[in-house]
Amino acid sequence: MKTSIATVSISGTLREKLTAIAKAGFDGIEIFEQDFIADAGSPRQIGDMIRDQGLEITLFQPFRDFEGLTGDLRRRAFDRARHKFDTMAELGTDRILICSSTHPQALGGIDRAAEDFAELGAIAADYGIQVGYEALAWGRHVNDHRDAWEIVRRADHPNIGVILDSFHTLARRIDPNTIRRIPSDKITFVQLADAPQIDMDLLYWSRHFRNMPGEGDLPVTDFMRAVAATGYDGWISLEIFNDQFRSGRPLELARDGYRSLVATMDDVRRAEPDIRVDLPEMPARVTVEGVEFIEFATRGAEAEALQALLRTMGFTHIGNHISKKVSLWQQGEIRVVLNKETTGFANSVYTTTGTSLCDVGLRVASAAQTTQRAKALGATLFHQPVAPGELDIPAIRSVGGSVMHFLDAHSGLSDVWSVEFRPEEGSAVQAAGLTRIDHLAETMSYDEMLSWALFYTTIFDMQRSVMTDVIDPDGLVRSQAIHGPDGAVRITLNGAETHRTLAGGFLAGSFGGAVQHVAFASDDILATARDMAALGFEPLPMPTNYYKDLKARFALDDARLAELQAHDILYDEDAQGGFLQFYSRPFENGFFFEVVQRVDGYGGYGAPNAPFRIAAQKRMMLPKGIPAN
Ligand SMILES: O=C(O)c1ccc(O)c(O)c1
Ligand SMILES: [Mg+2]
Repeated sequence: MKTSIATVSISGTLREKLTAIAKAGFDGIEIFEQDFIADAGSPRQIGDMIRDQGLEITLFQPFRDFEGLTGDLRRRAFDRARHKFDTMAELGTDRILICSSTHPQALGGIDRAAEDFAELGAIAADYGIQVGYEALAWGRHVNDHRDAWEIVRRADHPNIGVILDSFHTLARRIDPNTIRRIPSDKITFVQLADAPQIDMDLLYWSRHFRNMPGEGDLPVTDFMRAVAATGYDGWISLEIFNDQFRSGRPLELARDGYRSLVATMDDVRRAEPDIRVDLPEMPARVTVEGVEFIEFATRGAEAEALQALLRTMGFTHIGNHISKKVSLWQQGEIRVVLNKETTGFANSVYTTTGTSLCDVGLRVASAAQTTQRAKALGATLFHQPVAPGELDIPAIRSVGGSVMHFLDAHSGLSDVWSVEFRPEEGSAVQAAGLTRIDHLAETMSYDEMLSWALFYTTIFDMQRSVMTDVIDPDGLVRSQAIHGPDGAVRITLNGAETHRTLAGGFLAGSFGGAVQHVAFASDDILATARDMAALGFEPLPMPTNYYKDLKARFALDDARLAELQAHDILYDEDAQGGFLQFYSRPFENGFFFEVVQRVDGYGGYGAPNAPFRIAAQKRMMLPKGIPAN
């Protein structure tokens, strides 16, 4: 697989882009004309700089408004082309993209355009240049790859081919399978981009909202399957115009791009087993069977407070690590590990961010295959020295820098609890009916949400569901839920745009994003709430106004409402069923726990309740920092 990315796709100066692109593993770059004109170096110096990074210039683009002109305009278009060909010779590239004309005086006519390209082909041949013609979705006369291909077919020149760009085809809902009839030697170049499904002017959508394959809603894999079916084995290049990416971090963006390309081509190979894809073998997306543990880095008074809270939620301290200051708390299937070590990863998390969730253990069929796939997709493996008597549990760095461990039964890793822990005697607490982890809620900067979602959906068998807006009194937080099959694992990604939101405040103290809350499931939330109250748990208080509104919104009788209100339980319904949830009071840094009960397959997370929950949390947090007025 020959991987390329257009310089427009990421932020920075041309030099910064090149370094990031090379480091992320790409083989080549498309040079966008503006990037090159803005640079102080001569075309030859720029070409050398690119090659010094080990990159090839795969394409020079865009050349606009070429075809369909007459008279002087036509002559000038050919002069411009010769001028670009000269520049390309200096840069050291032999492939150019001509996008379909948007010129007000372009006449249209398949044969006229074909004649223009036949004539240009003869000039390009003298320079040894391949010209690719791309149908812009908003081209004046040509806006469909089938018409671009027909023009190329009639031009019938070896130096003229067609360029396929997934955005232009898929945004117009053109069946990508029509690509299968194009001969591969007539495909000059292939560009990939995804985009979220939004109803919008095509040009505006394309120039501002494209994203990496797999980050949006377009069937990019179907497009690429059709391209691969032609036998095309040339460059596959990302061309992503995106406002956020223009200001993002170049290396992270380039790495996301590489991850998205590899995952897409792996999907193509699995969907089209008869097509050879030149990509090392890797295991398929990994099904997460559940959350095996969550681990907090904590210490001192904060650890005491966390332990006290866990006790009031019905957790029992059941074990201690054989050699480390690490304790194990359990209820139902939920394991909470408290790490008070003063060396190692948990220590470094604690010293930078205070008590926080530093590690998540996921239960998978094969831990080794999980890290193998993650590595093939550019994830960083995580290692810590293993002391005698300890298991070497495979782990990777998650996007925000936290650690994710993988445990399986078949290689004995899930025996870690009996191997590495000694039972803690006589500390049993009455359990409160918490059974498992319903979801983990991670907070990150809004600009990084796509990156986090791509990480999860490419390594694991997980899908994005709808994006919801969470209204914080001080700003909007975007929430993207992702889940595995049967909801065995659910994660919500909450993208904060300002530090004044509850999520933003947490983010400011967490350096790069982390789990802000953990939701535990109960099969009977009222019984759980009563048991926890008896243990001394103090829920997040909800105002009476909330319950008055609930009465108006749902068919809940007074007795039921009174029960909910007595325990500060919030309520929601979707087309499937109902949802009940209550919250702990937030820690000083904004971390909290939630307890939920899903009834009859409710699929959401109680988003309509979020504004009231957040306002209540902010009321609790006020005395700590900001004065009330
Ligand atoms: O938005 C544009 O003008 C533009 C230019 C070149 C391309 O390859 C493309 O897909 C879009
Ligand atoms: Mg394009």
